[in-house]
Amino acid sequence: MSFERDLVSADADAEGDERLVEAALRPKRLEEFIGQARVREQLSLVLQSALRRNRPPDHVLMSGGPGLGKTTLALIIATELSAPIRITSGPALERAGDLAAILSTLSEGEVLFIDEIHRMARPAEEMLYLAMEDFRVDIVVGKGPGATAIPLEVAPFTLVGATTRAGLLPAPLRDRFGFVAHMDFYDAGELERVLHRSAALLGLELPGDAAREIAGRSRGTPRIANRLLRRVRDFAEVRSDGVVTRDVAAAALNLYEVDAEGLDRLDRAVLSALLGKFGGGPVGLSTLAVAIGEEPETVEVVAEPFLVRQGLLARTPRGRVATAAAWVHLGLTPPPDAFGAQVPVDLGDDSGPA
Ligand SMILES: Nc1ncnc2c1ncn2[C@@H]1O[C@H](COP(=O)(O)OP(=O)(O)OP(=O)(O)O)[C@@H](O)[C@H]1O
Repeated sequence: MSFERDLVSADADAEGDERLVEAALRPKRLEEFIGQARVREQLSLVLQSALRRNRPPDHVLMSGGPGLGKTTLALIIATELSAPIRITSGPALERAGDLAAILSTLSEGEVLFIDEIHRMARPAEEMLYLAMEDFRVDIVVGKGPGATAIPLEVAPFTLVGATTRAGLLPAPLRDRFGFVAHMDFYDAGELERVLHRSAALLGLELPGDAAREIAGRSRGTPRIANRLLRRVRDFAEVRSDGVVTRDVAAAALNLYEVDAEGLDRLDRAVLSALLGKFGGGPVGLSTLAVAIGEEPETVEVVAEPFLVRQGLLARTPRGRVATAAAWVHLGLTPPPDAFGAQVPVDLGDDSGPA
């Protein structure tokens, strides 16, 4: 703990290196990991039983939105197993050879973490099937009719895959994971605990009501909670002698355009375009993304899950639709036929009790 604090204050904080701070704030053991109670319990069983059998555990797939703790959990798995970890990502595995180079140098029991596993190229993916199942790969040498496959043994390892888009994973790959963890958004109480833990590591005093204010605007996501905490700390240092109060937290977050429900600039851009340019929808994802100058994947993965969860946007077969609550959120009057509006039922004049 004190090592972590030293690390945070002496190196990362002084340099203002956000990524270093983020890494230093990661919980290191499963028992420190806040929330996701079911995933934690299930994973703990998988790991304990593997340790008892002295065998690498089944391959683990984690799905869930950005910043919910997938990388953190992958690192924790390796720590709990006292195993080394190799980290790569789907986009880095363009050719089968990229993956073969990693697989052939794994040591027994090593954890291989592939982030964004849904973005791996097909040849690498096919090589991974065999490696996951039989701990071997076939290296193809030569081309055309003269090509030969040389089998290569791979040391038994545990693959930990992370994806924000589980639906894009081909079934043969998904089926080869022995344990699939679905990471959910965190509730306000869990985010408050994340914030208190991070504040302690940053040496920052954080009153309960200030933590509540920040948690309420963190979109159910620990990474965002930690980021907002750092912005509140900056604001407090410059404008209020380093003292964080609920009012200071609210003023800081207003300044950074994070509203009381946690919507940020991207969320509001999506809603404003939906209402202002498309009359509330329905509109297709790519059209909506073009209208705000973003990639469709950013809108779909970063903004939409939160907006849907807040009841501000609906995904319908005909496209994205703003709900009545979205109109209200942006200070507008929803049209009577807005999605989710309470349409009064016209019972006519003779509508007495039957
Ligand atoms: N359960 C948790 N308890 C405490 N802190 C957490 C927890 N989950 C995540 N965090 C914090 O949130 C930050 C982001 O987590 P992490 O990088 O693991 O998310 P991720 O799901 O891998 O995101 P991405 O998909 O964008 O890579 C970490 O720095 C960590 O400090």
